[in-house]
Parts: sequence; structure tokens; C-alpha cells
Amino acid sequence: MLLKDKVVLVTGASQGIGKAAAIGCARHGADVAINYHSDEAGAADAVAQIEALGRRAIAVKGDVAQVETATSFVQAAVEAFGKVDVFVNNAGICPFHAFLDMPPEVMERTMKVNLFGAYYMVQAAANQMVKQGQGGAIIAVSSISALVGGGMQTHYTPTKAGVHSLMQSTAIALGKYGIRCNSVLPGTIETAINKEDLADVAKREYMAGRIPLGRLGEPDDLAGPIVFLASDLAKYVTGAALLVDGGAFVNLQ
Ligand SMILES: NC(=O)C1=CN([C@@H]2O[C@H](COP(=O)(O)OP(=O)(O)OC[C@H]3O[C@@H](n4cnc5c(N)ncnc54)[C@H](OP(=O)(O)O)[C@@H]3O)[C@@H](O)[C@H]2O)C=CC1
Ligand SMILES: C[C@H](O)[C@@H]1OC(=O)[C@H](O)[C@@H]1O
Repeated sequence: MLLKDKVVLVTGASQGIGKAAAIGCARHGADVAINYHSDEAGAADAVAQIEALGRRAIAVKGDVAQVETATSFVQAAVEAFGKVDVFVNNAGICPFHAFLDMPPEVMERTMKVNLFGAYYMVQAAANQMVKQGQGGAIIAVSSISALVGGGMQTHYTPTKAGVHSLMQSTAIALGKYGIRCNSVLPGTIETAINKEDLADVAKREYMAGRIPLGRLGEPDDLAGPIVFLASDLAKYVTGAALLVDGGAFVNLQ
């Protein structure tokens, strides 16, 4: 039990990586507040799975692109559980699109959800942790795409580099409060975000073929690294970025 009686908040936890992270934290003894945007059934299922593990859970609907969602999510968690120990910034979108004719609204929505949303959420969680005076852990779900490009992701990869950079800067800003800030950098994990993209058999085989461990990732592959960074096992780790990509990044030849 690495997170016994900790309170963990996870954004975008109605499905995919966020849901796996929320359940993974509950498995290690945490009570969990999840944020979601539209998937009511997925959010209810996450809550049910956490409660089945004997832990408490709430689901709070909200669009992270709206500034006020951040403070209302943190407030709802504090009302339910009394504190915030760990914050996982996960919510994100990746609407694949070519560069030369990128619609401004797609570009701006991606920035607002992935980067602005992360900024305000992390700020709200950090303010609560500072008020409590007991430190805390913040983990951002960045991406291998913070380090390498994607021709159909020119609006997305800068947000992931931005989130990675945000954790480096907040590690400095919040270190004096005992708040650690780190990011995980997933490779290609099979979720709804890339279902359409990976439906192309040639693309899927190409992506899987780049991975030394021989398979695409599953959401649960992120749960362990997130629990680790959230826990006291990582008590001297801050400003770090952990690739969770089956070795894809280092595979040049
Ligand atoms: N899958 C992959 O290969 C990789 C994913 N990532 C990152 O992981 C994170 C999770 O992605 P993944 O699990 O794959 O994707 P999914 O599409 O499976 O899940 C995305 C989650 O984010 C939520 N979400 C989307 N928009 C908003 C919003 N505006 N406000 C609040 N919640 C929102 C969704 O809520 P709802 O369903 O309720 O609308 C859902 O819970 C993203 O930040 C992504 O960039 C990073 C590297 C690789
Ligand atoms: C959605 C993509 O499949 C996924 O997102 C990322 O951040 C990874 O780099 C993959 O491209």
C-alpha cells in the first residue's frame, strides 16, 4: 500500500490512462476524486471500481479548458475528503490534423484543454497543498511527444512539451513547500484518443514495430509509474520526466 489514506485527484479519468491511474492509486489505498468531461458512464464505472476496492471516490464533471473548473474540482475534493495529497493532471485531446490547413479552432481548443487546463489545475491543486502545509505530489501526463514530433500533431506536441516544462518550473516554485512535481511521458498507449489513427493497420504495425518491448502500451502500464511518483518511494524525485514507452524513444536502429 504505497498511498494508504492519501487523497488523489485525477483529471480526465472517465477512461484511458486517467481511469487506470485512478484505479491504480485506489489499489494502493487512496481515496480518489476524478474529473471528467462527457463520459458519464465511464466516470460512474471508475467510481464503482474504486469503491469495490474499499476506497472512497467522487466524480466531478467539468471542462478543464474553463479556468473555474480547476478551483471547483479541488473544492469538491476537499469537501468530500478534507484534503489533497496528490494531483494527477491527465485530461487531454489529440485531434489528428495536417499542419498547413490546421483550423484555428482545433489548434486553440487543443492548447486550452492540454496546456492552459493543466496550468490552472496544477495551480489550484498547489494552492490547496500549500494551505495544508504538508507538501504533496503533482504528476503531469506529458508524452514521448514532448521530445519528438508528429506531422499530424503540430498543435498537440507543443502542449505536451509545455506540460513537461510546467513540471520543471513548478518543481522549482513549489520545492520550498515540499511539493514534488514530475511528469510521465507515455509512448503509444491504446485508448480512445488514437483509436481512429491506429485503425490504419499499416500505421499500427509500424508503431508497434518501433517498440523494443514488442507491443503497444495499455492504460494500466502507466498506473505503476504514476503511483511510484505519487508515493514516498519517490520522496527525493522532483522535476523529473519518466518515459513509459516500451523503449520506443531510444530505438534508433
Ligand atoms: N494514448 C496515448 O498514446 C497517449 C496519451 N497521452 C496523454 O494521456 C492523457 C490521457 O489520454 P488517453 O487516456 O490516451 O485518452 P482518452 O481519450 O482515453 O481519455 C481522455 C480523458 O480526458 C478527458 N477529457 C478530454 N477533454 C477534456 C476536457 N476538456 N475536460 C476534462 N476532461 C477531458 C476525457 O473525458 P471524457 O471521456 O469524459 O470526455 C477522458 O477521460 C492525455 O493527456 C494524452 O495526451 C500521452 C501520450 C500517449
Ligand atoms: C494520440 C497518439 O497516439 C499518442 O499521443 C501521444 O502523445 C503519443 O506520442 C502518441 O502519438
